[in-house]
Amino acid sequence: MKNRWLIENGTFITMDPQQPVVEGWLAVENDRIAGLGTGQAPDEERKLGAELVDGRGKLYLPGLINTHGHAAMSLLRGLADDLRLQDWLENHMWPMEAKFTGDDVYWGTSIAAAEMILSGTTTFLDMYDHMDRVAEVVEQSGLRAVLTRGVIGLCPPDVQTAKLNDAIGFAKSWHGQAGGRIRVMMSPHAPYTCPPDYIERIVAAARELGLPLHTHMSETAAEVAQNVKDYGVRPVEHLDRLGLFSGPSLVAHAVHLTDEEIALLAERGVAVSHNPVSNLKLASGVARVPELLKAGVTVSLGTDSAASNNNLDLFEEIRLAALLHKGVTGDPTAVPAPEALRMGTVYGAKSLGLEGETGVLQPGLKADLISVRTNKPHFVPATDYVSHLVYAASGADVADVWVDGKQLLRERQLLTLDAERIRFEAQRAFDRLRA
Ligand SMILES: N[C@@H](CCSC[C@H]1O[C@@H](n2cnc3c(=O)[nH]cnc32)[C@H](O)[C@@H]1O)C(=O)O
Ligand SMILES: [Zn+2]
Repeated sequence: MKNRWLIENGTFITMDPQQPVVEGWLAVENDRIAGLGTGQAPDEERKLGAELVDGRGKLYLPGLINTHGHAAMSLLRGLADDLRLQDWLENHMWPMEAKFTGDDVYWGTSIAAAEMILSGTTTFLDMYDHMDRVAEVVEQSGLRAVLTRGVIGLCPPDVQTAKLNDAIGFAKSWHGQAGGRIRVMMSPHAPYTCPPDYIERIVAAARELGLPLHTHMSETAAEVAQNVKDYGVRPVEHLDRLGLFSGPSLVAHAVHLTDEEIALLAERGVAVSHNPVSNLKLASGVARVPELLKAGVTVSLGTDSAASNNNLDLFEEIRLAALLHKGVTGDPTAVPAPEALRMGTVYGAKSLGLEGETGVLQPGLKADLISVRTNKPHFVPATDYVSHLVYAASGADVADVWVDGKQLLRERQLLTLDAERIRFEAQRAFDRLRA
């Protein structure tokens, strides 16, 4: 039987420049948007026997896209706050993560998945290990994901090889799985945790598998200085020389960039995942987002993990992306609201190689959408809903979520995940790790 449903009397923020706001209807057939139009749905649509959804009092928009994170680290939320990146990583995160079992990753990722669905994210990128357990959560939750086994190369050669083989094996087993909802990338964790020859091997493997590359880059000033000391060049030139940018790639953070580096990223078509909350919390700095956008770089948004955020609400990243760059540049026109919303949707899709699949409400694209309830004081007056979504809304306003035409959240009830069980198991996993 075909999966058919039809939203009537809705307000659709499409992110499609041809028709940005549609007051009307949206039809879904199986996993895709089959039609979208103003006013009443045509009789042919209604005759198809679709399940009807009353869209009154709700705004519909493409599901949000989180382009950088480490879901399982939700288990470490609030464990080590108010520290600098290197101290936080080396003395707090890595010792705890060394104890993570596959089950810990499963429950940590499950709690993250529940949080993401409840705050309107439909696609997320996850860089971690025990990735088969992350993929399991993606299968069960119904989310769309780009998964990547991040590798840290500060280890003996045989361990490096084992990690790379794990990443290759994961890619071979999971790329295109979960009904096509899982895509895979290859990830050297960062230029400061992977020796150059190891990065080259990871790049070669990515090329052979035809997969994009992802990495952390130029997150802190200290990282850039260390890179210059160790390799004689800044991280962008370093990674460029190692071939990382000679195919599709997405870098997280990119906080400390020169004009020349911005030009090079634009020229190579490197996408950037901007993580404003994480960068503020770890005092890493503020990325030069207005300049990146002006240069034509695709800039999307990521939460990073709940251990440096400390939530996974992408509405916060959208709002902060719109506010932060005004504050630091003294220019109130920097990153206007519609651009911030594009960063959280359509540019997210582009960053992940999912352009033309998701990130926009348009017939033919995947039915990945969310609704936001507007019968609340902070959505009055009913004027510019893009402004309200960016400057006034939060993830708690999300009512419904669909991915691939399948409903994951209905009136804030999770349909695919057992929230109570997950909370219990995630807490138990944390208690055991801390013991
Ligand atoms: N455990 C794997 C690497 C996992 S990749 C994910 C890693 O990214 C780390 N991480 C999380 N947030 C950040 C960040 O903001 N910058 C750099 N690394 C981070 C996280 O602690 C985790 O170790 C190995 O040994 O090869
Ligand atoms: Zn990260």
